Amino acid sequence: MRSPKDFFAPLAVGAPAPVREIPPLPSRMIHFFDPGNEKMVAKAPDIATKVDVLLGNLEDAVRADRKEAARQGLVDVAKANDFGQTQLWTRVNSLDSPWVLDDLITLVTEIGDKLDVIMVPKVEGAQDIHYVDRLLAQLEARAGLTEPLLVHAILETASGVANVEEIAGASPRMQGISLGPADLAASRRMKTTRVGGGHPGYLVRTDPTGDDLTEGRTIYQQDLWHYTVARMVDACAANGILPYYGPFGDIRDVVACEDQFRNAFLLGCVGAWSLHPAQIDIARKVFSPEPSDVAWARRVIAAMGDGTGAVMIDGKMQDDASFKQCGVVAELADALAARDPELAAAYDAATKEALENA
Ligand SMILES: CC(C)(COP(=O)(O)OP(=O)(O)OC[C@H]1O[C@@H](n2cnc3c(N)ncnc32)[C@H](O)[C@@H]1OP(=O)(O)O)[C@@H](O)C(=O)NCCC(=O)NCCSC(=O)C[C@H](O)C(=O)O
Ligand SMILES: [Mg+2]
Repeated sequence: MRSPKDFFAPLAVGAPAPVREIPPLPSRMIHFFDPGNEKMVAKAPDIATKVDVLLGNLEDAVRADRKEAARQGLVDVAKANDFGQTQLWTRVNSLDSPWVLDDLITLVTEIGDKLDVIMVPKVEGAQDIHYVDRLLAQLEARAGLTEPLLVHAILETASGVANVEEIAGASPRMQGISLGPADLAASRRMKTTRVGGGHPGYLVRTDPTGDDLTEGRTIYQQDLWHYTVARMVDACAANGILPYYGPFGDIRDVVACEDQFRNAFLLGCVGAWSLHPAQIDIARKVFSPEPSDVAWARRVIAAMGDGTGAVMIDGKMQDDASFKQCGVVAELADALAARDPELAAAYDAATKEALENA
């Protein structure tokens, strides 16, 4: 464990100073593409105009015999394009794999100035982040980078969940954490075979009303991921980093995907992964607050003045705590509006209407 006094010191001579705050950039959808797949690469510049984060995936879903092609493909994509405000991330191979060392060396050396965040899969504890932290510092120093790369961990092992708080606080580079439900299910020996989402067998049933145990008993499907997402959100919030839901593998089921994303949004997540172009708009819709909620938040903030005391608005009590909640929604809306003029107009129109009708 490093001394708290050294926490923000560079880990290699010549490496850039670590950031002190994680920039709250919009990251509603982290769009995965395989940089070794020609069709996906051809679509990347257009997709980059529609997403907050474009992620070149080198890990699972890339065949073992295509790992080098994917790595080189990402280098080529990054060098050939300027994605403007859209962040470019990568997911490297796992730390026990034969590819990760070359992934990190190649990417930092060749395109370290173009990459924003490196997603590290199957993180088990702080030791994994410490390894990547030092190696990145050495590589940044050698490449002459002036901005530090940030690190995003995937929570997808039982050990990772047990150690999520120490992972979240392991380095100033920690940008965020995503839930990886498929690997996590395997690691926990859960008896599911899906990539995220629910399961009809995971349910609660109302009590019987009479002697017949089968009649009139409503069942409610439960969320398999509630505990893990909630724990991840707390670990992230406590350490000033950002939580994300991960993948939803049933691409056709846009309805359940939206539900899963919304559960995560309401619990505190800022985004989710899009695996297919069809999921981009779902994430945009879900992770952008509704104009009516933004209007309400702005109305409460306006009515509460310095944010202390209590007022009544439309029959609902507002005080310091609801003022803070409204601040969360209003701040997110402002950040998204700065990137998305359509959303900015919708938020302003709803606010105007709400204030006029107040
Ligand atoms: C899931 C897919 C394999 C589906 O691909 P495909 O069968 O080609 O779908 P479509 O025919 O509907 O595709 C239509 C066109 O769109 C292009 N396409 C598809 N996906 C993408 C994409 N992500 N980005 C850009 N373009 C995309 C197709 O090429 C088609 O093009 P065209 O023929 O020219 O019209 C595929 O979507 C896919 O591979 N997605 C990414 C999968 C992935 O990254 N998986 C890893 C993340 S999830 C994970 O790792 C689990 C997690 O770690 C955990 O443990 O939980
Ligand atoms: Mg995984």
